[in-house]
Amino acid sequence: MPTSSRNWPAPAKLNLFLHINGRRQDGYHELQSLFQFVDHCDQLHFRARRDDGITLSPAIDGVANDDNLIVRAARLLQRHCDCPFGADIELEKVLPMGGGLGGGSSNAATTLVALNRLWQLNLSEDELAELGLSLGADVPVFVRGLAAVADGVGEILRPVEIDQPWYLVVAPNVAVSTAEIFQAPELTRNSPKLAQPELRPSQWHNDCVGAVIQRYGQVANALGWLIQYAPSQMTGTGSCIFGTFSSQEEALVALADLPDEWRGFVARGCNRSPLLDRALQP
Ligand SMILES: C[C@@](CO)(OP(=O)(O)O)[C@H](O)COP(=O)(O)OP(=O)(O)OC[C@H]1O[C@@H](n2ccc(N)nc2=O)[C@H](O)[C@@H]1O
Ligand SMILES: Nc1ncnc2c1ncn2[C@@H]1O[C@H](COP(=O)(O)OP(=O)(O)O)[C@@H](O)[C@H]1O
Repeated sequence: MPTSSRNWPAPAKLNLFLHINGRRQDGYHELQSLFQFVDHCDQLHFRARRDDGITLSPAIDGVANDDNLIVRAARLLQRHCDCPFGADIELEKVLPMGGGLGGGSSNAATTLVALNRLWQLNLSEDELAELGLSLGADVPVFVRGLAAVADGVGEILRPVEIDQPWYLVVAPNVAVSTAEIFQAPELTRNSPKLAQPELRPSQWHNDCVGAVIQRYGQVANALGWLIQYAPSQMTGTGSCIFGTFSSQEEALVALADLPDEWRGFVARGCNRSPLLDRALQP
């Protein structure tokens, strides 16, 4: 067994649209969404252990390692496969957390894919995606690594080829509670299911944005600022927003003006996740 495997990317995702189509018996919402990756990534490094210990360093401030989706993904895979090995995992975190960029879900997916390789478990992509779903609705799309229209609660995925523009992603200094937004009484919950929505950018919208900007003034302010530079939308249930640009230069010009109170980065949209390219290497 190889002892280590380094430089596994865990990219962010954007929800180019998020339409709420209904509410299920279990309280969860039926969604339609378009996921695309960006080439802005956390990095993970793995070293195999001969005992079954799982360590993660550095820990994320405010998240106990036992709750960290990386450790939870590693333990889940270990249990599922009766794997006797463990891993020391190193995390270089650059993605803003709790902002709808899916960093935690992406970290979990990268952990499943990398440890499946390092521990030589030979699980299929379908098995990894199914395991991932038990960790979070957004984990399967990161495991599969292709831009996709999602249905259901995000688990039914249909890969699509769409434009790969440049984005300026802005993280307002606030964390939005996904549960709180889905409970908002005024939420639109009856957007129609669209056939081939990837072909109809004029109909892309985010049904959560109204409830978020009403409750989180920072998101409203950030959107008001970004929209001066480019068509802009919120990802997931926020708080991050993104402007869509046809060139990197234009996106960087806007980034240079970003007010100090917010963080931001410029990244390229990718229909193929950087994780898939890494998985082709040894
Ligand atoms: C809606 C998305 C789109 O990407 O939002 P972001 O988290 O990315 O912002 C995700 O699918 C979110 O997935 P995830 O973040 O895993 O959500 P969970 O932890 O499973 O759900 C948090 C809470 O949101 C509500 N929830 C979530 C997903 C859904 N389809 N319907 C819901 O009603 C539920 O009340 C749930 O208890
Ligand atoms: N490895 C991880 N990276 C980021 N967040 C994590 C991780 N493990 C657990 N979490 C928890 O998951 C929450 C959601 O994180 P994240 O996936 O980055 O945002 P979102 O779901 O809004 O896109 C964080 O606020 C944090 O408490």
